[in-house]
Amino acid sequence: MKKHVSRSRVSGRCRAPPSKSYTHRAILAAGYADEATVEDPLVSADTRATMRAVSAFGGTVDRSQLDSGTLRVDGFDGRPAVPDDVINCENSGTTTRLVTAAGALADGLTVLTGDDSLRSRPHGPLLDAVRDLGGRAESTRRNGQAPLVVGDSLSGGTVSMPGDVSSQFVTALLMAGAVTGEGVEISLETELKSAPYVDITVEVLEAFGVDAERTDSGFRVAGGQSYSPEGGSYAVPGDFSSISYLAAAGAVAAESGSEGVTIDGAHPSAQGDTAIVDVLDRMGADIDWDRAAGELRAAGGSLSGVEVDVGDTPDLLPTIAAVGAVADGDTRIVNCEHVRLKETDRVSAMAEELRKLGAEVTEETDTLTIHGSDSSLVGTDVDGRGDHRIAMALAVAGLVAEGTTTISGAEHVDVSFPEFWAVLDELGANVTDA
Ligand SMILES: O=C(O)C1=C[C@@H](OP(=O)(O)O)[C@@H](O)[C@H](O)C1
Ligand SMILES: C=C(OP(=O)(O)O)C(=O)O
Repeated sequence: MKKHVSRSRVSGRCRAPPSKSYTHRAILAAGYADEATVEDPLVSADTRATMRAVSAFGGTVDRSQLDSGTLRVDGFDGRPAVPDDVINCENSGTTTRLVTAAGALADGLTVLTGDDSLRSRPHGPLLDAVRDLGGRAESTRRNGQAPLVVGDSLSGGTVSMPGDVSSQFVTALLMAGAVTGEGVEISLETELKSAPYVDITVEVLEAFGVDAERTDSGFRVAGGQSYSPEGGSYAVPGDFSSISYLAAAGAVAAESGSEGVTIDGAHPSAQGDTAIVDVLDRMGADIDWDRAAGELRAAGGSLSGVEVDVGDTPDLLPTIAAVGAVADGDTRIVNCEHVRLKETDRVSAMAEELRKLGAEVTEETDTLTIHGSDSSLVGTDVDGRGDHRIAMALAVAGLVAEGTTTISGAEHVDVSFPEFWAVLDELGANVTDA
């Protein structure tokens, strides 16, 4: 599906969708529990994959009260059953990694697969770790990529692994490790990238009554723990990666004389992507975050380039690159090599697609520099690369580009922000089906 985005001005109030990262963890934690409800979950393609996995392991995910924002899960109580069928994780790396470790607990084998993008992403270090912890884990093509076969009762222990491929490997082992006999201690061989995502995990585990902690060399979770959220339910906060597109839209295209874009549901949490507030502020946007009210307002200013380290916040790269193309001077996005391991190589994707719109961009292995200027971008056909974040970031650029920008693969926003196009339209953007 293609969308046309024409140069437009935006203003008004909207609501952040619930966090994808918190929702995945809450649904799986509820699966590890006897029973739990998840309040205000994100219902999207990726989180549906995690729901399917919980069902495949013998849990029951009751969606009948989703209209009132409640997902009821009867869990598998720490003992995942051997699934009747292959688990299709579709486009979701988080599901694949977290379910790999869960499946390794079962007394039998679980097979995981996904779409073309997912089947090209790396899982090797997680498979090695599962084997070191007493389970079985194989890539059918022996290249560390899905399809994966895991199982044979992971028992726990101590493991050493790299931290610079995906933090989701740590999350997966902490969540599964809590219900093993021995617990899991992870020693990291390299610096941990995307570290705030493990903070999110530790926060969710704590809310489900599970203790996990940072150590000098990595993380540790004791075995023999049970998952049980206080009061029986867990509430998901708003998603700051999704908020980044709305705030960026306000920063680059706010109606002049208006308050800009106000986003509700922007409560503080462990999400590293709250860094978008600081980045836009440093670039010169008129931005104001009322943390207590959970309200973020973003309007335009005279934007200029800055340097941003995305080691902790890989999912912000497309948004920052799009705003950088509109700002004056260089925006240098550094420490971004791990951003190449997502749904697509997002460093190359943003370099190539922004160039189509007329931006000057320099791509290096670990750095993306957008040489912004006040000379305008010009709308043309761009490719969302089957990647939700690339499509949404290009829409932000499309608000400013002269004429019309036509974005292919627009349907992929369903992965994390199904209402994205409708919200943009409600804010006054000129968005139409192509
Ligand atoms: O754990 C999570 O919820 C996520 C961790 C990050 O991935 P990596 O840890 O692979 O960088 C992030 O990019 C992804 O969108 C969500
Ligand atoms: C990389 C992402 O998610 P995942 O790793 O779950 O596919 C993302 O949402 O940007």
